[in-house]
Amino acid sequence: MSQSPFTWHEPRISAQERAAIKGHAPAVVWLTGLSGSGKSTLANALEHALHERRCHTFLLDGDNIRHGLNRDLDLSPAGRAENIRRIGEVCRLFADAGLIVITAFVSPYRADRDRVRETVGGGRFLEVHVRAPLETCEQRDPKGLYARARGGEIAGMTGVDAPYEPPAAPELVIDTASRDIPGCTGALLEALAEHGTLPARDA
Ligand SMILES: Nc1ncnc2c1ncn2[C@@H]1O[C@H](COP(=O)(O)OS(=O)(=O)O)[C@@H](OP(=O)(O)O)[C@H]1O
Ligand SMILES: Nc1ncnc2c1ncn2[C@@H]1O[C@H](COP(=O)(O)OP(=O)(O)O)[C@@H](O)[C@H]1O
Repeated sequence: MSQSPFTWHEPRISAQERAAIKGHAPAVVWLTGLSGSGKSTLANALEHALHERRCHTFLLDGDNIRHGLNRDLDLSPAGRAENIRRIGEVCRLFADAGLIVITAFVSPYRADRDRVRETVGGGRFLEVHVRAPLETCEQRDPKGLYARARGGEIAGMTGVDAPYEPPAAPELVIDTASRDIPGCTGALLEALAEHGTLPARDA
């Protein structure tokens, strides 16, 4: 492979210095799970709770990113891998800026998520499996996608005719079928406090 023509420039202000002027540590809270498992709902609830605690947050949501940054990508395994790779790079930039990033992507492949953990680095990545049985997700079907997939209108629907690989060692598993939204949000806040992202009093 030929040598890159680009030179890496180290900024004068480091990521640590940027983080030091905030009341919390930077982190990437990576919510993964089936469509309808509750990722977007919990991402919004968590961002709201953190915002109330005066944390500097940013929310990256699958559907929204696919309208802009990643509008050129499909839902094939290669399209999903590139989707998650780019989002991982964006997460790293936001974490280097000192923010708590919350993401809501199906991200069905373990290898893609592991690559993001490596990209973000520095112990700043918290993988959260937002878990609900497929039957529950299908009953919720907030976008009508499962009905369309069962009707043969959508191919490659995760959980139906495309795989979901659950995390092997996530920082947190949240069962949204057996716990209500405030309970799930509380568990996320506790995990952030335990991880050292938030001062313990803020959980
Ligand atoms: N075939 C298929 N499989 C899964 N999901 C589908 C599919 N087609 C469209 N959608 C909608 O697209 C959202 C998934 O986009 P993501 O960027 O999160 O997917 S991925 O992480 O790259 O796998 C996903 O968002 P959520 O419902 O919020 O999970 C769906 O709304
Ligand atoms: N404990 C819970 N956590 C999150 N969502 C829940 C919970 N219980 C019920 N729901 C409902 O399930 C649906 C999940 O939809 P959504 O958040 O869009 O999922 P996803 O982003 O994973 O596709 C919402 O209608 C939400 O109100």
